[in-house]
Amino acid sequence: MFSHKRADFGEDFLFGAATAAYQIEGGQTDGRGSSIWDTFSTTPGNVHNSETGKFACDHYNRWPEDLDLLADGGFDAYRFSFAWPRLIPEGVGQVNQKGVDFYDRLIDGMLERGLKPFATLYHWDLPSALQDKGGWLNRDIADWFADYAVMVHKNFGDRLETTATINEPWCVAFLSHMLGVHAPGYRDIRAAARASHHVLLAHGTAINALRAEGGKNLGIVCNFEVAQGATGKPEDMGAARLWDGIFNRWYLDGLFKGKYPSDVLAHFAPHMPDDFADDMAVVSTPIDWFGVNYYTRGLYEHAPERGAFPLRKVDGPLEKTAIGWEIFPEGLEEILTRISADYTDIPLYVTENGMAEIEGTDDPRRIAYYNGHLGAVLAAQKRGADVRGYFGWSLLDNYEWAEGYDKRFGLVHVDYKTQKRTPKSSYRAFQSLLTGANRSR
Ligand SMILES: N#[N+]C[C@@H]1[C@@H](O)[C@H](O)[C@@H](O)[C@@H]2O[C@H]12
Repeated sequence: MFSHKRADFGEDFLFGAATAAYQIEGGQTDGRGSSIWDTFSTTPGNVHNSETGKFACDHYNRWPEDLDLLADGGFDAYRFSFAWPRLIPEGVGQVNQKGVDFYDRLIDGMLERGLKPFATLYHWDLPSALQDKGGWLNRDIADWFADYAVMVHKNFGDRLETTATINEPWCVAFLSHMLGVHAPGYRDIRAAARASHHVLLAHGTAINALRAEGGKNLGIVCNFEVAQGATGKPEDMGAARLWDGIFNRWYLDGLFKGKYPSDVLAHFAPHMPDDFADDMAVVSTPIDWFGVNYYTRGLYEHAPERGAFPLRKVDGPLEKTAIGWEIFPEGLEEILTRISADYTDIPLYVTENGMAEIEGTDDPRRIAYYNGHLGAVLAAQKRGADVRGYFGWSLLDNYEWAEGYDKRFGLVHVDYKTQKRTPKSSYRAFQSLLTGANRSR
């Protein structure tokens, strides 16, 4: 079990678990439109075993059972995402009432079980119809996204505890347009530069639109990695600094300082949208809270042959998870205290943290992972970071994007053949921390 007590985190501290629509819902029916992940995953070579989210965890039908698992575990909150194509199948225009009905039932189900709804508007499943118009490369996406955000607010806003605009803008932009690992699978610096700006412009435009509708408790969720030099050589330390700029400071500086870091802009500048600097006031529109996703650190070395960004990640010596990420809880303390000291004093939530294993329901390594990172939260709080909550990734084993279903992040095991849910020992550890008991309904 964990070596912490719930009271250590503060009386109002929230514990939750997180998921995302495409990774768990399935339910490609009832008027849901196509998303870029439907097309990307069915394109050979993009996803392990060409696995798709067509059925996933069948959460579209099994959501009551999943909400019961959250309630039984003693969790206070549930971080979930709306599927844009389920609500507005073409991305703009006609609303799908069956999609509205689904999320009405889901959110009411959370409230009936005493679970605070922490919503994410966009967790990567862009409507294909918008991709057909250029997707994140088209500046108009800022208005498309803001209109979608207002639609969600008008239908559900009165019941949401918090609303995040975008989940992990680095993944939406750089991972998906520079590295090609995620949908839509571009490998193009011009596409990456434009998406890296438009994703933050869309965030700020939506925040302003939501404020105009009386929206409250608005934020964004960014992912962070502690970037360290593979050696102490200046060129390797420089490579780590550049990656810190690409992964961390592009978003922190853009969102909280209203300017992009010059070291990254030096590479992106020739490809940025015209007059992007005029957008920075919108990009840095004030928000109410900030979500921090953290998993690991990275070691980087100088790699002059690598073109636009002359760096390479190297294998580190620390114990690794099944997805190959080093286990480095100190990094979470570092990130939280850095954001709090250098960028903002608004409340922070750890909106994702967790680890992948391959299989099984007895997961002592995951218990140790969570215990270490919960300790990092406590350490960051002691150093002045206003951390208000922590969400384990993920409630369920689920569709791990380009990794398919093998990499299991769940507190609850899912047998994808039968859709049977089985709480893991890590779920029991949270249940014990949060309720003092090990039980299930
Ligand atoms: N990989 N990995 C696990 C996890 C992914 O499943 C989430 O959808 C993302 O928000 C974030 O990348 C983290």
